[in-house]
Amino acid sequence: MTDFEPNDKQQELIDATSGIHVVDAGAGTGKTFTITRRYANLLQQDETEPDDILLITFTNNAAAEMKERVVANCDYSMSALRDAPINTFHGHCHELLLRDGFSAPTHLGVDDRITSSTRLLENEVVEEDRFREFISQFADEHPEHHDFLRVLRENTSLLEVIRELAAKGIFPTSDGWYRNGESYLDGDFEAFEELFETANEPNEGANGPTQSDLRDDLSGFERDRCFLPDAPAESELRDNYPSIDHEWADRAFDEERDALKAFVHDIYFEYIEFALRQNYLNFSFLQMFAFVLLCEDHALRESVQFDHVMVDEFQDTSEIQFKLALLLAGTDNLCVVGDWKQSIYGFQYASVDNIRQFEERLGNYKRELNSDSERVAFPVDDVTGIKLEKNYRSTQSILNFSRHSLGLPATSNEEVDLDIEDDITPLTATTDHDNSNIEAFTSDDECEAILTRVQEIVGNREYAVEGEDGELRPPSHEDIAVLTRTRRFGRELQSHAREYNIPVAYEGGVELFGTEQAILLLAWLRLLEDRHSKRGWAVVLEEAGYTLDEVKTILENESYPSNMLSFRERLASAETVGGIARLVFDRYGFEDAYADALVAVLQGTFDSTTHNRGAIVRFMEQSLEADATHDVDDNPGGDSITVQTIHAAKGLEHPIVILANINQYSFPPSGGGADRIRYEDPVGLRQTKHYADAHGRPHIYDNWRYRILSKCLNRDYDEERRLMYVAITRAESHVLFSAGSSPSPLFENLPLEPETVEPDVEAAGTTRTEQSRLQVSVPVPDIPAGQSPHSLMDDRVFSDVDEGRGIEFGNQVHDFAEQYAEGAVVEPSNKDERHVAEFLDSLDGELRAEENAYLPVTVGEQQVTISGIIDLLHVTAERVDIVDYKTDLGRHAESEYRKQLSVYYHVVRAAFPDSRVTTALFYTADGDRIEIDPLSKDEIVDLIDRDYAEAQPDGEEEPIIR
Ligand SMILES: Nc1ncnc2c1ncn2[C@@H]1O[C@H](COP(=O)(O)OP(=O)(O)OP(=O)(O)O)[C@@H](O)[C@H]1O
Repeated sequence: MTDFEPNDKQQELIDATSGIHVVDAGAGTGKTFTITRRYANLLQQDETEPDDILLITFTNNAAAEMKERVVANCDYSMSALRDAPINTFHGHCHELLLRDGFSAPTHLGVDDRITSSTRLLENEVVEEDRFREFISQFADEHPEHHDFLRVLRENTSLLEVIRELAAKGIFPTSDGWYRNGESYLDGDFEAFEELFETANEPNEGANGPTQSDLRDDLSGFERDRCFLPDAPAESELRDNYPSIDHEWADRAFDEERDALKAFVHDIYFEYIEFALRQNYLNFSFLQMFAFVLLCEDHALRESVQFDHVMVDEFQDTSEIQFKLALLLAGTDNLCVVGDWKQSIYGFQYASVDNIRQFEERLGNYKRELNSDSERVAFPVDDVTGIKLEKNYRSTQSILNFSRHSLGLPATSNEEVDLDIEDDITPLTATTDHDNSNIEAFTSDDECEAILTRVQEIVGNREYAVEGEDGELRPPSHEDIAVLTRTRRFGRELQSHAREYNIPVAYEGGVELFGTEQAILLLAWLRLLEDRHSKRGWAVVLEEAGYTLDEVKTILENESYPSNMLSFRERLASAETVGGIARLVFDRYGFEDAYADALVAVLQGTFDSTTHNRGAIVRFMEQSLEADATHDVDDNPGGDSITVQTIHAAKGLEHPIVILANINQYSFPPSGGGADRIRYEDPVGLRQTKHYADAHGRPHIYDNWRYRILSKCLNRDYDEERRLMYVAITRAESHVLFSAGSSPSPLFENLPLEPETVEPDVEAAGTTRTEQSRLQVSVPVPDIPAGQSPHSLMDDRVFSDVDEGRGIEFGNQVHDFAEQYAEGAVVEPSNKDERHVAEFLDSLDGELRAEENAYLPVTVGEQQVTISGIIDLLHVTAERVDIVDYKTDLGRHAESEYRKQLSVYYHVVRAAFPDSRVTTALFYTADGDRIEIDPLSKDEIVDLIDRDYAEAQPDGEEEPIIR
């Protein structure tokens, strides 16, 4: 239960229980709080039951959270609200179809029906696989469409076109297009003409008008292009000055597109049929069928409409979702809540104009839906706007600063847009303090610079944040969130932080199938499919520490290690894909968020049986290739900084935000983009290239019309600016912006003076670990009584290399290794021990564990002995391998270990003068074997010399040994 009272505007919204309301709820204005209070207030009214209120949220998690909050604010229990329609659009449509919509496809002229066993196919990679199968059948059956397929880079891009059309409410029927869908495909010439005129407006020069942006952009029109013969020459196109002739607006827009429309129609319609035949629906089809059902079945629509409809995050709705909300509303009790400045889901077909032009769209959609029958029965011209203006999160300095982000240029061609300020509802802070630091910094090594800044901030009063008691306190790691536009940078930062033992919680999308866990699982699945799979063996053998040459020999002779073959047998008996995955992860000691996420994805994608292992392998390969991302919450717990993408941070708040990687090609990100057949407002369905036989040869020609059209379309970087706005408004107290050596215009145009940071990160933590020390001693009787042996290694580097696993753990692994090497019957009890066992299994020479080593050297006039214990000697006819086990998770103590192994090296060289001697560290945590290049004896002596000198009190001659 919240213990604060709603402010006046919030109360106004809570009390506004009838009529149409559009709520401009700026960042941090308590939108979720207010909606749940409003919902609870509706329930207080005698005649209103939970079933009468449809509350639409953006994600399933948001729906669940909303329910909890409602329960906290009203007399209903969770069980009473369990089936209440608090849902996402997709979820609600799915329920509607399963309950009342089996025949919905018939309204499009599709013979197949939805059944109770029709599955929702959520995984895009799996769907793309199905789509490829569909296209290859389609291509066989439709030679007339081959020229369109030829221009595509990737056939699956047509799936994107289908999703986009479906999000706009454009659906095919057996004999054409549903309702007015075709008009959208044709585009809207008047709307285009406006864009054309804006782009073609002459610019102001010092000596009169200069050429329009459009005329300028069309210079080099023919350069590097191959147009069909009907294209104008550049001189013809640009023969006017300062603008190009208006006739080119018509000539570019006016294009014969019947064949293109027929192609897209057939693909779209037949794919719907294919999906139903294969008994699945995707998210787009759920909404499509729910929409046609609600449009066509009037009695049903009326029976499923609600007295109240509320939509949260309205800025992220698509056009079909706006229309669905209207069809589901039985009365004008419609309330939409959102913030256009936080609309960041354009790539999922969100249309920001749903909220920016709410009233206009509402009228248009009602007219459209009612064109042949009354479907929206309530009046829509009385719309009340409510603005939530009090912000409960950030300081006033941050709120004021956040406004800049919406006018920043995102590319070098754009300019700062000052007019945007007029569209922004000012927010008022409610914080008691305003000590905000708003800073920018750059560095050639951005990750290190960020970590340097993090270390400067933690514990620093200048970056004080508000504690729970409302008082300012120095920040700790968990107060800091690093937000990034792209996932890649966040993951890179995470791995840098690990090297320094800086705790990081990563939240967001991960290319799950590129992780070590997935690669090992895939290798074992390949081996299950094919006992001789080279790709499978190469991965698992390398992981077990075999050298490339050894792997080659094993593969040539098919002499696979017996322990691996028996593990393969165990896997073969597992009954589910989850079971296989768990066995593999246990073998390698993966007990982490990535392993859990993989099991969840595989189990969710494939039903529980393992009969279709081939399909699982293909799925994993395709997911890897497609860089498919899945949400992973990789949180070490405790006092960690958070690293998130901006999308993942939406709706959250952090005391200190570092907005990172504001670099060229990263923010805005480069690449991607639609394929050569695309739908774009307001020009409709277009192709950027044609396959044709002109100039006497078949070729993929550039479409000159599209080239002109595209120069008039707005390049939509507005969403990038909004992403920046979302990131800044997550911050409560301080915001820092960071870039590397090539900052993006979004960074360069910030009204801040960036500082250059020289990276200087310190490894965190100071716990000693179990790592063995090399003892240096002066032989008896020279040791002065009571003095302890001296270590050659610098203890400071061992600080937390094993991230707190401790001496006991290290000793346990070493004990196990000794016993296993000596042939005792011991079972590995953790992944480190499993790595050791596998490693020892892979060796074919004599194993000698825990060998003492003594190296006498002369330091100055003094005879000194350095002693230590060699964990393992592996002796073969021509080689002796020295192996030292390390339980470290980090790697930064390696230079100190080199000293230790160098000593062993010289001892072993003397003992085996005819053999080649190798020295290696074996990191038990991941089974990595790292060869070490030993120091010479003189270098070792130098080290002891230096240590002696450091240990001498001034003027004292006698060597003192610490
Ligand atoms: N009337 C109020 N008095 C005090 N605190 C409030 C009030 N209303 C909301 N809050 C607090 O304000 C913070 C922001 O609320 P909430 O997360 O609901 O905002 P939001 O509008 O959803 O934000 P955003 O859109 O930026 O994600 C929360 O910590 C919430 O508890």
